[in-house]
Amino acid sequence: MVNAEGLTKVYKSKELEFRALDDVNISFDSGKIVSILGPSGSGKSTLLNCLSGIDKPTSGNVFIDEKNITTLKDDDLTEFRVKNMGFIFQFFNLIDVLNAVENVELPLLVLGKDKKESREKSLKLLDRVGILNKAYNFPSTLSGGEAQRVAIARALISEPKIVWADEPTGSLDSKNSFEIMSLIKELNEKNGQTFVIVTHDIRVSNFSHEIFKMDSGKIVAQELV
Ligand SMILES: Nc1ncnc2c1ncn2[C@@H]1O[C@H](COP(=O)(O)OP(=O)(O)OP(=O)(O)O)[C@@H](O)[C@H]1O
Repeated sequence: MVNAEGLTKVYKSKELEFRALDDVNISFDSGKIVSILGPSGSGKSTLLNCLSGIDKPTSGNVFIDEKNITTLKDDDLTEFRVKNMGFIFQFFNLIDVLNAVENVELPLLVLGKDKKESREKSLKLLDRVGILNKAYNFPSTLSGGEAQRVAIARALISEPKIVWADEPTGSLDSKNSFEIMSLIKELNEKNGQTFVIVTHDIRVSNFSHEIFKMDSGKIVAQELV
């Protein structure tokens, strides 16, 4: 379960203060697909970054399975993230000089896992996300939909409990968006992983179990689908 209380994020520049998150309380169960919807600038990415420990809130606490991640030291937080979380971004964030399978296996190698086993596991996962035939392609030779499948495989390779996705379909056409969301739904159903997806695309939220709507740094509505 993810539970955040009183999350506030204030950006300060010179004399100006901007409240990107304003006393947000949010909670959702594990194993769900959760969408965070809202207009540009409403604080969606800031919320995702604070919930996932990428960013520190100005005040408030985030509990993941009852562990308060806001009070963890940087090294402990990094370790917690590597072991328990995967990330998917709008522009895929693949490493250009590594091919698809090398991108996918990288998190395992960072964790010191066996090279041969890591390669086998990565190839299996590329097969599962439907692009084993592109395993040795470099990112520049992949279509947007293919690159996002590689990024999803990379996010899932260390079997994280939670996958955070910031506009995962934001740079894809509607056919590829639908396919990527169908894949996320299938993976969620088979593995029981929690997916938290920031989007401003209402069609993406149709794949969710729960939708939170944001406006001006606050959660203004919550719907169970
Ligand atoms: N580092 C920063 N310094 C100052 N202001 C920031 C910073 N990061 C974000 N903001 C502001 O906080 C607000 C929320 O930003 P955020 O990126 O969370 O919105 P969003 O809902 O994800 O928007 P979008 O859909 O356009 O990505 C915006 O007004 C943004 O300008």
